[in-house]
Amino acid sequence: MPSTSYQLTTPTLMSQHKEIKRVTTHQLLAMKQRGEKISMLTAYDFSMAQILDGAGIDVLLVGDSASNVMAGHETTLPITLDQMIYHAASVVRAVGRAFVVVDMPFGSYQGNSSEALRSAIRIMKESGGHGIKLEGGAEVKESIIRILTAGIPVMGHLGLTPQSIYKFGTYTVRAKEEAEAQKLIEDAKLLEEIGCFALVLEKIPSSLAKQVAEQLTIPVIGIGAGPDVDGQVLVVHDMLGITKEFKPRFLRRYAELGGLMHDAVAHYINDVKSGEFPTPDEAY
Ligand SMILES: Nc1nc(=O)c2c([nH]1)NC[C@@H]1CN(c3ccc(C(=O)N[C@@H](CCC(=O)O)C(=O)O)cc3)CN21
Ligand SMILES: CC(C)C(=O)C(=O)O
Ligand SMILES: [Mg+2]
Repeated sequence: MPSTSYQLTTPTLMSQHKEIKRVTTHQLLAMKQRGEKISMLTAYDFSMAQILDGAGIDVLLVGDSASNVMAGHETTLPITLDQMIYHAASVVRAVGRAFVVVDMPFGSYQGNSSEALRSAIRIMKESGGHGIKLEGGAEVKESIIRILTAGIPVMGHLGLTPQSIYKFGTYTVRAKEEAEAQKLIEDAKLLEEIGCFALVLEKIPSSLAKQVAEQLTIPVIGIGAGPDVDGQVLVVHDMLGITKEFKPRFLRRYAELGGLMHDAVAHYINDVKSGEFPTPDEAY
């Protein structure tokens, strides 16, 4: 493992004489080893990423959930590679400390491993992200190997994999049956073996997630996978209370920003209509 002196520092923060080290895959592994939980949230734009990075988030995921949250699509399937790169580049420009992972969108890696590598390289080159995430286990083994061979860190994603929603038909909890649980454990071991630096487990029983986290050396990040994993991830608009209808059991809302934003905007509208905004102090 490299010593900490190899770790990157960020020019903007250095110029303020505060050398803040960027989170690395090695640090994430070390966090698991010493039992320090990893915090991860999604981000899709500059302003939000600046706030999350400033608060000290360890990992930012430019999730393909941007398809739902940013674009209003029903599923994650429509978002394109170009659109993911646009979101990712915006996030990267805001970040000084967090490790930025970019979701590979549906259709950008499933075809064959050459296409997968090409897509991953575009993400790294055009967005400046630090790693990629893609959904699936044994099915995408060759693609992951090609991407890793190019020196690109890969995060796996098992359990509820939203890009294959039409194969399952529902967003219900995954791997409740023994056969599916066994396949998930095997896939998780495979992902570690081929060299993924971490793994997301989405909406599976806590007991299964615990088993996987115990059996793997790499960090396991849960969403709806219970407390016995190495870190947690949520969609930031969900935990801030901005998304309206998304209320699965695993979601904790840390604020009700949607309501606050509604009230602020209603107040503004009222002031504009009544002429109370702007005052002479707010004019030239
Ligand atoms: N806003 C948002 N948050 C997310 O966490 C998220 C997205 N979008 N888009 C992509 C995927 C889809 N994810 C999902 C989608 C649905 C449930 C879910 O539990 N849905 C229902 C239950 C459905 C069922 O049981 O059949 C729910 O209780 O809300 C969980 C994760 C997670 N991701
Ligand atoms: C829910 C997380 C893990 C994700 O993949 C996304 O936001 O796209
Ligand atoms: Mg995703």
